[in-house]
Amino acid sequence: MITVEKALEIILSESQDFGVEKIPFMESLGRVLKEDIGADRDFPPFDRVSMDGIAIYHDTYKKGDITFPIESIQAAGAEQLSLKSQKNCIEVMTGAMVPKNADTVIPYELVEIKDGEAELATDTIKQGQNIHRKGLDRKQGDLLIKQNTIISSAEIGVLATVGKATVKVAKQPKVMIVSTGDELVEVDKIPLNHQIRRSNVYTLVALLQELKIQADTAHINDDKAILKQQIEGYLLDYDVLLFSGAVSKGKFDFLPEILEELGVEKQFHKVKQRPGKPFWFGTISPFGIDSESRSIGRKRGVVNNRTTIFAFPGNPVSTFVGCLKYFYPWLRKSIGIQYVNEDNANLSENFTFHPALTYFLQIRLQNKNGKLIATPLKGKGSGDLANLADADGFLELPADKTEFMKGEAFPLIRYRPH
Ligand SMILES: Nc1nc2c(c(=O)[nH]1)N[C@H]1C(S)=C(S)[C@@H](COP(=O)(O)OP(=O)(O)OC[C@H]3O[C@@H](n4cnc5c(N)ncnc54)[C@H](O)[C@@H]3O)O[C@H]1N2
Ligand code: MOO
Ligand SMILES: [Mg+2]
Repeated sequence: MITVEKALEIILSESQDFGVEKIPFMESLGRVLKEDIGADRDFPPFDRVSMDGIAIYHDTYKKGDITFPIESIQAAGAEQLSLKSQKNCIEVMTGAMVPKNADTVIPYELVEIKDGEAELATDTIKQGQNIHRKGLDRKQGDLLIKQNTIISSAEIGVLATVGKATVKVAKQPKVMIVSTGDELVEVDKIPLNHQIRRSNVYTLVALLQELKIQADTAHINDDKAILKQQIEGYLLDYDVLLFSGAVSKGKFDFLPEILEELGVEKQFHKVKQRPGKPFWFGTISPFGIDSESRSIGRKRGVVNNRTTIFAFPGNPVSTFVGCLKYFYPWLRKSIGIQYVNEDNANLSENFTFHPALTYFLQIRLQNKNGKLIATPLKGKGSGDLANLADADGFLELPADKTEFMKGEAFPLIRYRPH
């Protein structure tokens, strides 16, 4: 059995580059940008009026004039007008170009307009006021968004303004999520006494949606021949297989032997952790299956000539934390996300855990004076998925300690938005 640290190290060493694709920018939210985005023109692109009012030539005011005949109106979206006489003014709207020969804007609130003339109702006017100068924010060619940024709503606006209707992003792997087990029925069915509804598949689908991956799903009963046949097909068709269940010691826990029979290279089975001890991880190289089959797989849309298999233990909490702790970092490294916010949180009370295993303790989070405080919400073991809805995340308590003291900080895996 290996440690959590070693398991993660092995998984990260198996990360893969899935390449780049071009997509409509409005589909890029949450994806990883794979090009630098530069300013296509100055920001703003012209001297921009920033208050509704009148535009004047400042020297005229300096010489003592306070009444300016109105020549015309400069609207936003209209071509630039020109002040014909230095003694006049032009009414100007926010977002319009500053008219030629004008250099100062006075808001309507500080002028009185009567009989086609604007009279100033202020004596503190600075040359250039209320003009947002061309190129003040950014110059043409400036770097606006760096490659490998995760695209947020803020970046969407910037992409729009520079005219990036399509944008290069990291391609996502093609993922199949498989649940196993005769006891599982569909969500819309009434389970018999000995049955439960399947939930892990949907948890995993949702966790992957948060990473902007639309995974396919399948359910297979505990029948070794069928399992083997189905999985063989999936190995050809997918970059990643995520399993939940059938990896422990039971009479129907067929997955580890099937995967090995199919030529998948086991990287490890069992990790010193709770929950999720029987976690199985493996990869299949291009030569695991004959190359003709692999090229068929590629034609069907597989990105890489290789499949990575995460087989999480079936108990719902094991599957959930396994995906967050192992699949998430693997995916992030694969698609080039450089910055991950690794929070710590402080225990609100003493906690004891005896086995020499890393313990993923469910906790509820509170922010007290800028410090994250984690209150244990242990639950009734890895089958207790209802507890996940009460908790906010997990504290990762190291395997080499038994007593965890109030106030001590430990790494946090959170699953609710900050
Ligand atoms: N003799 C031993 N027994 C068990 C061990 C062990 O080391 N020795 N490990 C225990 C631990 S820890 C875990 S975790 C589970 C792992 O079980 P499997 O991966 O083999 O999963 P299953 O047997 O298929 O199911 C376990 C449990 O989870 C429920 N389950 C499975 N899939 C789903 C799903 N999609 N949605 C909801 N619930 C699911 C299933 O009904 C079982 O109750 O093994 C322990 N046993
Ligand atoms: O390792 Mo298991 O997930 O505790 O029941
Ligand atoms: Mg089992």
